[in-house]
Amino acid sequence: MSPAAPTSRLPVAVLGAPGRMGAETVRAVESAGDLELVAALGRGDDLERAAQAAVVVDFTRPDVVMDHVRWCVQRGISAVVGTTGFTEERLAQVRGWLREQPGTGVVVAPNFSVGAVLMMHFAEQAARFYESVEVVELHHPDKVDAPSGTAVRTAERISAARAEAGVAAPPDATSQELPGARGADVAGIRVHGVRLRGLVAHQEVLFGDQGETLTVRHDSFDRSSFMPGVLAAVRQVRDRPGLTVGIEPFLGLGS
Ligand SMILES: NC(=O)C1=CN([C@@H]2O[C@H](COP(=O)(O)OP(=O)(O)OC[C@H]3O[C@@H](n4cnc5c(N)ncnc54)[C@H](OP(=O)(O)O)[C@@H]3O)[C@@H](O)[C@H]2O)C=CC1
Ligand SMILES: O=C(O)C1=N[C@H](C(=O)O)C[C@H](O)C1
Repeated sequence: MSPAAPTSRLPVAVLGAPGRMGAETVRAVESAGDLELVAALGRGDDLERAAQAAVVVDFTRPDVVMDHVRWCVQRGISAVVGTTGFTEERLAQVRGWLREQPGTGVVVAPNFSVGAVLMMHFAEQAARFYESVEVVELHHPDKVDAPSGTAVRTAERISAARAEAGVAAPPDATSQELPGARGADVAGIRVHGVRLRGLVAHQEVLFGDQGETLTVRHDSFDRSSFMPGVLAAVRQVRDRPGLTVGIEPFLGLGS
């Protein structure tokens, strides 16, 4: 009997490897039999060390992530990006780079946890049925950005669903306000941020109407909750050339 042909593992590099999410991703890649960690880079490390990767995972910071994505796309390396700070303008810029490299894929996901994806999905479904809605995101106090990327995306999706259904802006009689007391306005939806030691990543979407409320809540108690989504994106990003926003397609939710 001839020996089985050796199966090649997918070479993966992690940017932001010393960080909270980077370290969790390094562990997950090292534990996956079909993946090979070829570089684990932090601030100041030479990006060229990631050049042998087929897929780069980025969990760094909003101020450096665009340079990393451009570096990957220019080399035809696919990227899975969890770092926050992706505005519509940034996404358009990534699409522009990808037009020059048609075989390359980039996944930008504000949240890789399955529960968080479902929370956003359920909130979007509920959006048109309620007069009032507000988003409360709660995170560990070492987080540098507010509101969270997940909260921004949730508010944008709720806003779009309400606009499509012709629902008016949520009522709010506030005429005297200490700045910040009513949170941030994201696409017409109020978003509130809590930073508390002991928390990881949590979000509530509060809906209200005559005589009733509905709360859709998700809790990540541990960063391992993000890893199944990260690994699914790593394995599939090269099969989806162009830009994919969110991991919904990998879960059979949306295109
Ligand atoms: N999509 C998702 O599911 C999730 C997304 N996130 C997002 O991921 C990002 C990272 O979060 P988190 O891990 O908690 O943050 P950390 O601050 O723990 O990690 C970021 C790491 O990136 C490093 N870094 C900074 N600049 C560079 C660079 N140019 N090249 C390589 N590494 C660099 C930092 O180094 P230094 O400390 O020296 O600055 C740090 O080690 C945030 O934007 C966060 O919101 C977080 C959780 C889940
Ligand atoms: O910084 C974090 O921790 C997280 N960041 C992402 C976000 O901003 O939405 C995802 C999750 O909330 C954890």
